[in-house]
Amino acid sequence: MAERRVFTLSQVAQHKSNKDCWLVINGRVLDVTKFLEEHPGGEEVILEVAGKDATKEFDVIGHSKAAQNMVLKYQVGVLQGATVQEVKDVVDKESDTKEMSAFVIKESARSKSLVFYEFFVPLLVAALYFGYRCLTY
Ligand code: HEM
Repeated sequence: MAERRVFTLSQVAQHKSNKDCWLVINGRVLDVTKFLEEHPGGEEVILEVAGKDATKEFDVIGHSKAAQNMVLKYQVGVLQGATVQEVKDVVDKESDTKEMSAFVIKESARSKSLVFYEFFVPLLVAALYFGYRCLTY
């Protein structure tokens, strides 16, 4: 369930080191301390906006849908003064587990269709070829 604790920007600003790093994205307050080392874009870029509202920086990069869903995993609350729409959006979101499992299901559906094309289609072509050879000799 999404966190509903409300923080001010000055409270967020107290967490700006690599040992304790918070930031705000779209009205969501995130504790990304554990994510710093894992961030594909490197920890430096995140530390530059640590303790601040990083919505613009996050959007400018054009982060993928997967990255946008990942944001929910690090949410510890919402920013005071975030618009009702933003807060509602946070509360209405399904849990991260559901978001992540939906992603995994999508991935596995994609790989099943890949197995079909990569394995069964060549098999079918080979079978047709041998059938043709058997009939013509
Ligand atoms: C919790 C917050 C964040 C998450 C979960 C996150 C996640 C990711 C992910 C998954 C990628 C790989 C590419 C993609 O899937 O889009 C990525 C790349 C990147 N991110 Fe983030 N990111 C976060 C915050 C930020 C912030 C605040 C900045 C900038 C200040 C930033 C800058 C970048 C950059 C520069 C890249 C590399 C893009 C590239 O190589 O083309 N990220 N991030």
